[in-house]
Amino acid sequence: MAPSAIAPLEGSSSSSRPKILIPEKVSPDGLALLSPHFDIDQPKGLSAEELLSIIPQYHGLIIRSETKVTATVLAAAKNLKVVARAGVGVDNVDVEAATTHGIIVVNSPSGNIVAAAEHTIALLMAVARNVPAGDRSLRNGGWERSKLVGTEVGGKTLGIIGLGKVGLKVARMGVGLGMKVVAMDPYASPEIAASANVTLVSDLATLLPKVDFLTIHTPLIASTLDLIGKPELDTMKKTARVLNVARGGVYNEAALLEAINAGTIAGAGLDVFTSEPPAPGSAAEALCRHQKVVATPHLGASTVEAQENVSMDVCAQVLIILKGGLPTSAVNAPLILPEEYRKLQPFVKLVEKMGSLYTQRYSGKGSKGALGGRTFDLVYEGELAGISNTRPLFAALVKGLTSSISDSGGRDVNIVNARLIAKEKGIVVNEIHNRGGSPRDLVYASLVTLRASDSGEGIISGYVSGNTVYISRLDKFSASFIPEGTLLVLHNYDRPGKIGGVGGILGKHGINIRFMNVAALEKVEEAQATGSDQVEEEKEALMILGIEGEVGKEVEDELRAAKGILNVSVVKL
Ligand SMILES: NC(=O)C1=CN([C@@H]2O[C@H](COP(=O)(O)OP(=O)(O)OC[C@H]3O[C@@H](n4cnc5c(N)ncnc54)[C@H](O)[C@@H]3O)[C@@H](O)[C@H]2O)C=CC1
Ligand SMILES: O=C(O)C(=O)COP(=O)(O)O
Repeated sequence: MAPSAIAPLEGSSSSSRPKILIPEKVSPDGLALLSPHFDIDQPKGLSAEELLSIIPQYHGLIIRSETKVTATVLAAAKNLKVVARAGVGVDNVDVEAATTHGIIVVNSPSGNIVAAAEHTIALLMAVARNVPAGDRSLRNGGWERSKLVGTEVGGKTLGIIGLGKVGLKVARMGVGLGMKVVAMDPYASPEIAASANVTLVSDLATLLPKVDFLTIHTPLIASTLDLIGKPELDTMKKTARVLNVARGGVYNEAALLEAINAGTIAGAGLDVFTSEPPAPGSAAEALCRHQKVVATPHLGASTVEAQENVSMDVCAQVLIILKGGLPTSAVNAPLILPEEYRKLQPFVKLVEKMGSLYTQRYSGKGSKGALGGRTFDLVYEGELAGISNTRPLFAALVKGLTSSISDSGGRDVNIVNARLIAKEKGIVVNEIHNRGGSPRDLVYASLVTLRASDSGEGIISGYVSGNTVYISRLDKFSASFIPEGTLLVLHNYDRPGKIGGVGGILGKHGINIRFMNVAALEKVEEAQATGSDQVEEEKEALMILGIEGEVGKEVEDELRAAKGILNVSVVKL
């Protein structure tokens, strides 16, 4: 199909709204979340070349197992923020390339696992009892009973490789069918295995000779490609049957075909293949047609319920990501526990604002002013100090620090590529979890402080109350303001009449004041400044004004020239 023939979803317009491409069948349940905000295109039968030519216009891409999201596609995807896999396996996405380009890859880690486990059991029973062969025979007018004698599964041994989400469900169902379940998974929890009545063994050599049925539930990765080939099949019982509802390639298809033909493996139930549909003349195609094989066209996740689940899961994440938030199931970022996620979300906003405030207030001042090559401390105190996975806060800081100095306004910085961008810009961030007791003046549940660790200049602290973020310290002053909109920060001597003078200048230029906060010296600094052995200095203060309207150079100069004003900065947050 020609790219120009791609029809927009009904109701969408050719507006400037962000665009989402969905080249595969995805349940409409989740799409309803997206259509009010984005233009959605759902072309059918898109070729690899067509995908490559149209991908630059899209901000989101939602796929299942058929679309190959290669490094070339990702390199061309200039506007893409997210690849959402409406399912589990991401072996059709070059996740590493996505990471390099700062594109978030999300999936639905558990939306279809019941469907996949049930399909495994469907194939197990179908293979054990010759259900498809009996059906075929009857349709053709036959009544073959003695030829199609099956085998019971009760009392038999089910071997599982990969005791993850699907594997564990299959294990429980197997136990329910009266099977003995033995599993091999180097990363599985022995406690969870024991609680599901599964015997864990440490290697394939121990597992394979025992099993009557073997099923694999690992992802397809380098270490699981051809996991079961000729040497492994040779160690299995002649009566054993194998199942694959994971990925084509975890069994070597040629070796499996040979073993079934030789009668050293009794049969197979296969849902997935190295090429889908199987390439003409391939071992996969021969397996699909084999009378000892029951084959389905990658139906593991194809239930109404699973498709609703995965669609809702990934569309919700696409919405969050395209609106600037954090996803719950990013594949190319470490998992954040849901309770951590809830706690972190408002702090993500706070830290981004602090970073942006920092750059606008301090960058370009003196030899240490430039951002590149600087080292920062990001200090977490209170409850936040107990959260170890603060990667979103790190990303938010890099985004905030770079937002006012990059063409993209920091929009290209995300949880996935923040480290890379920080490295490129020579920014070093030390995250410090200050767990030692109640910090000075910590009246908030959590306090975050950003300071330049390589110079005395620049310190900002902030906290969150409800969902509102506040700055509680700026320079050596104890403040209290919401970092939002255009702010005028005036450093001045704390003399009477200052406020009126500044208000007069702004009023003259038609600039409205939304709020004003006068920040006094922090207590410790003040005590030092007025220490008995020191000459009393004139007290300084910061005036933070939230304003409406543009502050031009003329206004800035006038404010700067006013008596008692030490410096003026305008920040946009
Ligand atoms: N046919 C279909 O329609 C569907 C297929 N799947 C596939 O099922 C597979 C498993 O999915 P989940 O259970 O959700 O994944 P999961 O990540 O929860 O579990 C995978 C398990 O494999 C284990 N593993 C990794 N390498 C291993 C190795 N070399 N030897 C033994 N164990 C190893 C891991 O420790 C983990 O416990 C995926 O490949 C997924 O794509 C999932 C849903 C539907
Ligand atoms: O979720 C998975 O890993 C699957 O294999 C399901 O694939 P599908 O979305 O049905 O193309």
